[in-house]
Amino acid sequence: MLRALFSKSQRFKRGSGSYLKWRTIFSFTKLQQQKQFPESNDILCTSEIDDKDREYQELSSRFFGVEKAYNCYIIHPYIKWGPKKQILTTPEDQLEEAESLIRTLDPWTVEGKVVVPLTSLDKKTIFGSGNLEKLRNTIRSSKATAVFMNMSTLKIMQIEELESQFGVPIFDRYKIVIEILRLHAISKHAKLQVALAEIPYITNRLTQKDIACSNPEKRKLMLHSREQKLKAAIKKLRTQHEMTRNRRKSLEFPSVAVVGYTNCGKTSLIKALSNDKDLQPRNQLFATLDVTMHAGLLPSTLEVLYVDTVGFISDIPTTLIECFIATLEDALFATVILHVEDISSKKRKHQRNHVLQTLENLLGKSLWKDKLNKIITVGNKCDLVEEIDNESGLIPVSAKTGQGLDKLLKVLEDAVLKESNRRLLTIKIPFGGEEIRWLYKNATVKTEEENPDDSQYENATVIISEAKYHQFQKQFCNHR
Ligand SMILES: Nc1nc2c(ncn2[C@@H]2O[C@H](COP(=O)(O)OP(=O)(O)OP(=O)(O)O)[C@@H](O)[C@H]2O)c(=O)[nH]1
Ligand SMILES: [Mg+2]
Repeated sequence: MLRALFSKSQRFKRGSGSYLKWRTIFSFTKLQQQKQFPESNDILCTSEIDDKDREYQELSSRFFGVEKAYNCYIIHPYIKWGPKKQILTTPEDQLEEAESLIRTLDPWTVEGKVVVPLTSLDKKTIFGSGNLEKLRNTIRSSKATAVFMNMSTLKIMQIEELESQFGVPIFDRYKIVIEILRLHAISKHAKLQVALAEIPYITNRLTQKDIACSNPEKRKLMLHSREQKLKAAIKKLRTQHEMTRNRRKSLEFPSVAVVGYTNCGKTSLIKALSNDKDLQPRNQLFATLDVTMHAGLLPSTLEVLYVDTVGFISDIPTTLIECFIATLEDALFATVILHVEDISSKKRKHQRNHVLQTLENLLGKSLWKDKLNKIITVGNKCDLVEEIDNESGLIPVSAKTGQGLDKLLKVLEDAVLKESNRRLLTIKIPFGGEEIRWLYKNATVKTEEENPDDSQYENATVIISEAKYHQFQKQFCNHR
């Protein structure tokens, strides 16, 4: 598609052919150079912090590390009635998501799975005596080496009680998501964020025995000081991100942030729109943890930067989300936001609600209201559904087959032009004059064609910002 766009951009009749080609390639290189945020070397990396915190290393190895693969029995306890009952998803669908989380930790395996209806999740044993006995018998007679309770977080006393009942380690979503993030974190930034997310997990899981055995004040101090160091390093990175954002703004590159629930196809869609061969979509939850930039061309040859982001997931503690706020900041400052939904998923409404609610919480009500009209909703994976709902405002596409991408690009272009105060104009100018040189320097020249009524003139179709157009009018006053 990109090749098609390039050749379209070169379809002009005479004049500065090689100039346009050169300019497009030059700008594109500038865009590609911005692909990833630069990370300065003076920022503390996690391994430096770890070396200094040997005590932390010992502590953390007790809670994390996937060297040992577990064969998990998954239990999804759910509230069967009352205000806490989930209405946009079913327990079976949530169980399926829990299974995907475990499968993402390959070679971990799933021994068995069950949904258990309850009236409350606050009991020390979670389950009533009947359910508890049934589960105990099932798990103890199975080959399970761990139990994954599909709940956001468990209290330490609940973990201790269930471990004594089932005879295997007990994990919650917080623990499983951190393990996945540890595996997928590649950049310094992502590693720092995951390291920060580990601290509240560990703090809340220290047992009475732990506290009695060692000097609790010293441990508290060690965790606190590590937290401070990590926060300082992340803050430094955020400042760098801000500088990159401002530089991008000053270069006038519009950006399109691609957000959505994990595994909905954000990376695949960016790959299809930008034709960036380096991108690697994967059938895993939290495959993308770093914000990356990918240059693409809209149908009018306007250059944009697609921003890939970390996916959302429901039922994880806010401390875990907070660590990834920095990676989302760029998304929220983008010219346009593409919200990708997996329309083949039965949990689509639940996922949509979760994404929108989280964004609203991050931004606050008034800023969110402002952003709402910048959001374009895309229904990805339409190749997997037989009948597509005619839902207003939703553009069905398939990143896999390319279906719907042309329409999406058109909608995207209109939105980018509007939000970035640009215009698509055809201007009558003297052939070969100062005007065309000025336009090449200050705008995107899409085509040049001979004026049919006057061979002394040409019609240049350009994309130009409002401010530059005013400048042009002031300087030349010879336009149409
Ligand atoms: N059938 C089909 N599969 C798709 C489509 N788009 C993406 N996929 C598949 O969905 C899976 C997830 O794709 P990604 O692009 O990695 O999804 P993501 O939203 O970036 O995921 P995270 O980074 O983990 O949040 C991969 O196996 C893709 O091949 C599509 O349009 N149709
Ligand atoms: Mg991704």
